[in-house]
Amino acid sequence: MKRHTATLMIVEDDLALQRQLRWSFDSYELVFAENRGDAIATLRRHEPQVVVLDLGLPPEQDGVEEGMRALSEILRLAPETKVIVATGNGEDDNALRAIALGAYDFYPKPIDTAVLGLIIARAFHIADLESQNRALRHSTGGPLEGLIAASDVMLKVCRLVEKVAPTNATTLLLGETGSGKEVLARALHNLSARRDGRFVAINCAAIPENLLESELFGYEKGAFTGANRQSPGKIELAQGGTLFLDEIGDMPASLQAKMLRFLQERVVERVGGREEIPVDVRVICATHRDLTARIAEGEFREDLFYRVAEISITIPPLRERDGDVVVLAKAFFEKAAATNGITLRGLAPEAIVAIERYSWPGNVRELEHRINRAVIMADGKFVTAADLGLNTTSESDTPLRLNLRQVRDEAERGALERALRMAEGNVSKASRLLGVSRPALYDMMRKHSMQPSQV
Ligand SMILES: Nc1ncnc2c1ncn2[C@@H]1O[C@H](COP(=O)(O)OP(=O)(O)OP(=O)(O)O)[C@@H](O)[C@H]1O
Repeated sequence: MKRHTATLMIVEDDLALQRQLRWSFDSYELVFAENRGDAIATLRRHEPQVVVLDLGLPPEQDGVEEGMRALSEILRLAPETKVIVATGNGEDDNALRAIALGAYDFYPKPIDTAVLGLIIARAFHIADLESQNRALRHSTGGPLEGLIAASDVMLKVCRLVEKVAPTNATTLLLGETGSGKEVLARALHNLSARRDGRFVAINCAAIPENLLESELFGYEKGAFTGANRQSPGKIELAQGGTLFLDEIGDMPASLQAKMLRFLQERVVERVGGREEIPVDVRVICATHRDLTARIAEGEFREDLFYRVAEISITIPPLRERDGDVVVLAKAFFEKAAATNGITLRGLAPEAIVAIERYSWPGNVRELEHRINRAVIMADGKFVTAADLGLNTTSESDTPLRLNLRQVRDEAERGALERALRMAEGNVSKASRLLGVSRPALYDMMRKHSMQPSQV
């Protein structure tokens, strides 16, 4: 879905500068205005997606109030417009005021058209994604609550989830690690009649084989050494609600038959017990494994597969969701900045390019973690590609170093240096920023031959 015209409005009273900009940005549909009244009339008539606004507008060329008023009016009339304000050099306060009013970005004069061109191109790109997102939302409905998505493929998944949620069908969610299987499982629960019941999750790969059975099915007093009291399992705890079996592909063979029986009969027998306890739960399973291959290897029962996959939903990896990564990155940035009380201007344009280029093997989880860490570690006003640990070259996802150890060491050293700089050499503060103990930080500093005062 492409916009037909990319209209750029330039609000500038200096006619020589207008001429220069007309020449530099002739690939856009250009419209000009010289003052606030003109700007509003032109905005109404041409509906530009992007505006470059000089804050020093007549009759107050030396002040910024008229420009600020124009900015507020533009955003009140067309809040989706991306306004880039041009400020005098060193007027950071005005720039920040403009951003607080809702400007997309600012640019210090004198204008360097190459750099301004990049900011404008990026603003059009974001405006485009947002308008595609709005259009898709309009035509196919928006993403589900608690879930951020803009891509066509993910919005289709959302529609499927809405259809399946009200049923009791055992549902299998397939997708790479970190792609959002649990988020979708919760959405299935929240959109079902069971929403007031419990959502009980258990990760079959994280619990040792000998404990998994009693975790799932519960046990009677005296069933094994240490079983001092009777205890219901996760399946029983989900009574009336939803049971989420994560990593079902890793369920040990010894338990698969018992699980199959539960899915067929809907009763559980606690370990060491005889009683059959009826349980009314909706079962949702997830795995990042190829279950057909596991069946072929004899690691997963075929009859269990058909039971758990009454309906299966495949979640595409992040790299195949056109447009999702930027929308997710911006949302995670806002959340991380708000949670940590950190004031940053945003993601730098080169960071957004690097985010789009990277292949995200860890999917949404990796993106969220990198953004959280970068927001805390950023030194400048913007989060850069380097803060995110991403390269700006196209080989961004291939480590160019000797081996993984070297890559890790360099990343660790960089993080230590930044944290110590932020903490002005105070080791306790730096250790808190890094989420490690003071002795652990001293160990790492010794390993890298670093002194707090060096950074
Ligand atoms: N579409 C999304 N919108 C917002 N947050 C998301 C989205 N998808 C995933 N997340 C977030 O990413 C992280 C990983 O998601 P989730 O745990 O659902 O992935 P998963 O596929 O179940 O991972 P695993 O295979 O490792 O169990 C979570 O913090 C989740 O909140």
